[in-house]
Amino acid sequence: MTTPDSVVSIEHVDLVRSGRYLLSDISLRIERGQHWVLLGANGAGKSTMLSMLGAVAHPTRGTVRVLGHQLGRVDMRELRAHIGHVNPRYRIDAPLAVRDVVLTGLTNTPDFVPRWSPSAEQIARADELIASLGMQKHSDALWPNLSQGERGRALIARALMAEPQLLLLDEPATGLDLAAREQLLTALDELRERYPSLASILVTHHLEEIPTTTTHAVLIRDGRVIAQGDVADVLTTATISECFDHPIEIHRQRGRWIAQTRVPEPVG
Ligand SMILES: Nc1ncnc2c1ncn2[C@@H]1O[C@H](COP(=O)(O)OP(=O)(O)OP(=O)(O)O)[C@@H](O)[C@H]1O
Repeated sequence: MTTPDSVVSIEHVDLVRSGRYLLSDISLRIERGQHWVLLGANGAGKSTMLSMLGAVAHPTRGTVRVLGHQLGRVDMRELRAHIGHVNPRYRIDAPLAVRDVVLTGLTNTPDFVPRWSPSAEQIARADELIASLGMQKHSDALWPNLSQGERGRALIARALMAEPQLLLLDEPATGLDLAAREQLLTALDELRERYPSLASILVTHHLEEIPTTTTHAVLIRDGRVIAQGDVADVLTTATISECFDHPIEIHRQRGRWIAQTRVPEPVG
């Protein structure tokens, strides 16, 4: 597969299902080394957008190019092998050890494929990824015994096993306690430094869950982009209030974001 300059290029895309516009006139370009956050209220179209970027859904109109390949003209299964998709709701029922779960990222299956066994090099890479996500203590732990935060980090290592150029993170901090969320965000920041050409898109509703290494943001409301670009320009009190249709005041502290309801100034 060629390495194009743009990891994602979307031009004037509509996505219509059951006669309804889930995405309208979306244009977006993501380059290597960029880390985007995709923000929007419930039902805004975030998962729909992610399924298009993950080569799961086709647009109804317009063009989507992912890793240089136009959706509709490429084997979607083959393309998906080059995209790391982290969904904390992904089910793994087999009682595999963490290292084995990470290794299943090579086959993108919820269990070991019969008659397949990883090479010594692949096992070493799994261990390196596990360590880079701060999970080395848990390499031999069984999946059912892991906490949700540990599973989240292991799933990121699993997604990276196939050396993707694009990493999609679908609400990776959902359900994590404060310490687990902070560990996850630190692990993501470290990962991005370690793999400088990786591009990523993280979906969230919560500004507190945006890693400090985020470079760009795109805000969607009712399937339309209302703002996109450099994260510092896009995340403002005005744009976030519009995006969530609620008066929200935001602040940035040491690279992280805080959001709260904007209290009107007392009159007089
Ligand atoms: N196949 C479909 N046919 C019709 N409507 C759909 C279909 N799939 C999703 N929708 C609707 O499209 C809208 C966008 O859904 P999507 O899951 O992308 O939103 P979201 O921003 O990810 O929301 P959330 O934050 O709640 O997960 C929702 O109103 C949803 O009900």
